[in-house]
Amino acid sequence: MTSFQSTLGEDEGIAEELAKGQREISIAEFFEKNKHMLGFDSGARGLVTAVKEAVDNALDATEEAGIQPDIYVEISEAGNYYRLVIEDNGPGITKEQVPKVFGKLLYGSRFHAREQSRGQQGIGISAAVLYSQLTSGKPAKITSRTQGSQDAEYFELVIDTDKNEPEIRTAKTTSWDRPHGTRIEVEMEANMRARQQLHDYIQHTAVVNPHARIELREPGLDAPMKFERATDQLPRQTKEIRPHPHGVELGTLLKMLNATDSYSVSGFLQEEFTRVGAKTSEKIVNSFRDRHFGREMTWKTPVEGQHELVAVVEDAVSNKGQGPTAKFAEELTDKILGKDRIAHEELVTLVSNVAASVGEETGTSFGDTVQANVVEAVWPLLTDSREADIYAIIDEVASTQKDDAGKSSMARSLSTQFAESTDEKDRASKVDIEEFVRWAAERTKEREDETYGETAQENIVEAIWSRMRTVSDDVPTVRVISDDRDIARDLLEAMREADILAPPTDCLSPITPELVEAGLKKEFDADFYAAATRDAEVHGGDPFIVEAGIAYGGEIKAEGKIDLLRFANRVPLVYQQGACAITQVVKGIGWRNYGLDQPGGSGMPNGPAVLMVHVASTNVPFTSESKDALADVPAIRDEVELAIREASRELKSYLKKRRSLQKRRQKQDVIGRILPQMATKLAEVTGNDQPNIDGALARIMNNVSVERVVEDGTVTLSVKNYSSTNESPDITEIVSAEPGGLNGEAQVVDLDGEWFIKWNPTVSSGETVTLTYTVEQDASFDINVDGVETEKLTVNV
Ligand SMILES: Nc1ncnc2c1ncn2[C@@H]1O[C@H](COP(=O)(O)OP(=O)(O)OP(=O)(O)O)[C@@H](O)[C@H]1O
Repeated sequence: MTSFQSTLGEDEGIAEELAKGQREISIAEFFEKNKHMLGFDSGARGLVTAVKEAVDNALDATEEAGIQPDIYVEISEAGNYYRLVIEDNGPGITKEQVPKVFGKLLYGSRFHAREQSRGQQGIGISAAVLYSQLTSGKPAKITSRTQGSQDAEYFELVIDTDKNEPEIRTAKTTSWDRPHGTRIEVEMEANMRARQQLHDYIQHTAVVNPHARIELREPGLDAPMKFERATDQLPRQTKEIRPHPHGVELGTLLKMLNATDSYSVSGFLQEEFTRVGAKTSEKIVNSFRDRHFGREMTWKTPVEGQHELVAVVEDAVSNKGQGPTAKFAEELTDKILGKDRIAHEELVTLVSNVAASVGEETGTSFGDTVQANVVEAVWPLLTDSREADIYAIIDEVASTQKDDAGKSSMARSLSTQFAESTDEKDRASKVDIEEFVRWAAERTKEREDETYGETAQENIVEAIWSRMRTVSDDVPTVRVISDDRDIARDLLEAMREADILAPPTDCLSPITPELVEAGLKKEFDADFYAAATRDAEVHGGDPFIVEAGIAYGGEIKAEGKIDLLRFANRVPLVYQQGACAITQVVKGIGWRNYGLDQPGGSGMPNGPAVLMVHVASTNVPFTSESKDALADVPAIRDEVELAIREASRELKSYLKKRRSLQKRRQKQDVIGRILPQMATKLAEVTGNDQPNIDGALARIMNNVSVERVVEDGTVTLSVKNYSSTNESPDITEIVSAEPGGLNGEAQVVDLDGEWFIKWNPTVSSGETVTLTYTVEQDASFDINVDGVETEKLTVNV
């Protein structure tokens, strides 16, 4: 004992002294200290978080009720505080529930539900209420009207921070012009420094919830920001699923074992988990059996041991008469030697079967005691050559470089382990076998200086384990397992190890690529959009889907980094971009391959692009309760990368094409400038007339050229295709006089004294198509050609 310890022991008052400082911590104190964890670390941020919590709830509630969300957010100055009002047209909250929802932390409907929803913990809105009451001292004012009811219920309440219970200040029935919905009003100490984040949150919410209408009013806005819906389609209704065996932790498993009505493990597994039917449950139960009881080793039966075996059996059977005993011994010996390998339990079964059949035949009873004696006498004989048996197994799996002495040493050590460390039935768990092999390898290194490394050891473990048999003992019941963490751990390991179908995905509701594009188009005026939705995958038993979308060019700002919009279950993640796994993935992609500028070849790329990534899951792994950043889960990271790459591949081909058209335009500009100069020069030098350069540009550039010639009232349009592919230009000629004598398949429309003639000829590569018509009087012409990119078109009219 050190002198310090002895001093402690002598002073009787220390524990009491410490106890004086120990007391229950109230919710308010906890919240004060951990505000940052819930996203209320400053006045600026607190306002954004409160809006976010209320809007997320409003979206969850409306969607769940199949209502198209109509959400109103208003921030106004109220003396020293800011007043925040959020209204939704959701199903409302019943009179009984309102106080708990807003006046009790950790009260919610979603914590235990395995279903995609924005809310998860039942903290969000009550934390906003608590923040408001701690900073302004004012109660939260809640109005809620449920669908079908005449009146609304109005409450003013605060949270009793010692008890974590609502304290109702006012409760009354009132009228409200909304037919149903919820209105929340809170006042808090705040400022508008995070205005940009607030706007981002609302705008990005509109991007991924194109079915919602949202309106924001705040003091800095001249006019309210209104986000109209882009679709009437509500997100797919999700279904709740039971937990997946790969996803539960030991604590949860113990709770489930305590709560279930099932008696057997098999019933429990099939009843309480998704994707477990009779077959899967049998697989899990067998693997649980292997862990709990161990397997029994099968040993090679002797090739020539018939006489000895018969003699031993006869010896073990007493007082049954010579005839029946001999018959019993012979039959049993035949059955044993008929097998290649045998385990203890199989021997017991053989003895029992032979006792029954020979007993019946000879009218002699070979009872339990005789059977037990026989098993006891025969088993040592069957395990007599363990060493040779194990040698053969090692010889089969060890590499050819291993020498004989090493293999013999391994076999010797392992057979000793079986003889000394297992019970009389040669039962051992896989962990035991690993330990046996590790020990044997150590001894072999010492004795023979031969190394059996990790792989060699694993191969031997597998070879032995595959020769061992699962026993038929009954596994413990649910009741027994629920009281014993060690047994429960065996079951959990068996569940995790089993091959089980991935969980169903109807608990998820991805946005879909069409609506990701629609959402981006609605909010960003760009030249190009692409989106991708991946198939569902699983992380820790929870299914998830990743989607990515990209908008490029147009009005998107070209300077600086691209904009990354991160979403989890349709909620924008506004803070902690740097700490988010999504950001890390984006930075790790080589964007130059996709046509974006990326200084140094890594990090956030530059350019006029908005990249959005949405992760939907029944359990989104966040880095903290404030739900700002995704934790780094490898399965999710991989899918995020694949989704981004899928959407960006389209960007790559778009940019490639755009670049080649740009180059073409530059080249065309240069040639267009040089050609007439060359023609003039040529004429000067040769003294001839200037050569005709009409059509030369189109020829050089491999363009489609359209020329118009008017002669004696006949108009001829020559469409020449110098490109290497067939082209089908849409040609519209607008003429101020009525046309006649049209050739080709033309459509004519008369619009107030202007005639629109439309052709859509197909012109093969290298060919010319001639379109003609007549006009009887002087006319003016105008032409419009579509269906061929501008850069590949020369119009000479
Ligand atoms: N506007 C609303 N309309 C209808 N029900 C609501 C509304 N707001 C909250 N609720 C109900 O109150 C519960 C508690 O909401 P709260 O914001 O505290 O937690 P949550 O949304 O479940 O989880 P989180 O803490 O992750 O936000 C919700 O689960 C929901 O059942």
